[in-house]
Amino acid sequence: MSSTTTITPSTSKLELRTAYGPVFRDVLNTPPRDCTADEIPIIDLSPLYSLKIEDRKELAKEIRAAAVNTGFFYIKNHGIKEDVIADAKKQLLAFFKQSTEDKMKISQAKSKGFNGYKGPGRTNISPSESMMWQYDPQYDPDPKPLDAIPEEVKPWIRGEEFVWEGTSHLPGFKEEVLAYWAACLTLSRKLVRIFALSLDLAEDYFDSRTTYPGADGVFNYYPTTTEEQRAKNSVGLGSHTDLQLFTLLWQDMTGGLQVLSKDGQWVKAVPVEGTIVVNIGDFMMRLCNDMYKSTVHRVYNRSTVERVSMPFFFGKLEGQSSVSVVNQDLGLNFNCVEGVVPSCTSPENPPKYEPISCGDWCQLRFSLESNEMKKRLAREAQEPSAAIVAA
Ligand SMILES: O=C(O)CCC(=O)C(=O)O
Ligand SMILES: [Fe+2]
Repeated sequence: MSSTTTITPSTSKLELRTAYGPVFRDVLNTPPRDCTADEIPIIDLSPLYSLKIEDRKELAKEIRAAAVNTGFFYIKNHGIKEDVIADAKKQLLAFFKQSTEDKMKISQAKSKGFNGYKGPGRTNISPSESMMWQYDPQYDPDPKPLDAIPEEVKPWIRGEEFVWEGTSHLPGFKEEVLAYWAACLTLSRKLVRIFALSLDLAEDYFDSRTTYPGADGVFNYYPTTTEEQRAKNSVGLGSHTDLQLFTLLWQDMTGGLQVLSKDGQWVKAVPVEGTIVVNIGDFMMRLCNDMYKSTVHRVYNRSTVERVSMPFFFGKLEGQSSVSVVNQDLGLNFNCVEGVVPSCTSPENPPKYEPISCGDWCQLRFSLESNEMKKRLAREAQEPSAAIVAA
């Protein structure tokens, strides 16, 4: 006679904040492992620049497979020049190596939105430091007459000059940071066309919707960790999903980025020289009725050296959420910008989401974060945006 014992691996429950309140995920308590090439594939982006539509459609297929699977992939041959990246990284370090007083010249407290510098522990999820600058049409690499910006778009434009004024003492800062940002924006506008193809939409589907896009540049700085922090198992950036269409994430070679796999295990998105990580954001997931995955990720900086990363969040913020248009081709009523896209719905798979603008969407989540922050501060809690609530 034989008996079998099934050992069920232990799990913890992770609470994640979303625009609609907390959601819970089971996470295996096994140690993080390296990702496999299937989970986070390296996609060669050269066909992005091909004049042949067949090449671009082939690329779209690869991207679709990755977006449906883990929602994370690396891109190589992406077209952003290495010296543009190196200059941006040099400026990132020049900024964070300043005194606190100098960094506070562009404190986020001065911003009407989320521009500027945020010191360690200033949000729910991040003991790292960061600096952010948002879309401003005057720096758009696809130039547009500034006096022709539609009135309804103006309130969504969030770039603020104090970020550049308060860093003007750093030689080349504004030029080199914006050169990197502009390269990310140009790449994103090309990539979003491939995303359109990948969703069986016309290649130009998103074009008119990304004239004045959400295009947030961020510098993250993770200082070296101390023995004590490592002993306390404290993280660099707590578990979260990104909000917008997709993120281009340049990370240095230190490592620490981890992604929650489909089977609920943390896997390491190991740095690959010459690549940028792309991950799907919540708004993209929503647009395609959950077909593409906005995946939970975090940064564990267990290293004795500092780590830096430069994410670029690409979405769209044109404030047209109340304008409903008729799609002539499909005879469907849908919101031109923010409804679930028509190719991702069918009678068996009706839209799960109401139309909303990406700006409103982000606002929902940010206000929730900020309310939570107040509550948390009141409780003097130290938890990140996602917390283990039961083991
Ligand atoms: O630093 C990283 O690698 C990830 C940063 C990130 O996930 C974020 O800023 O949303
Ligand atoms: Fe992120």
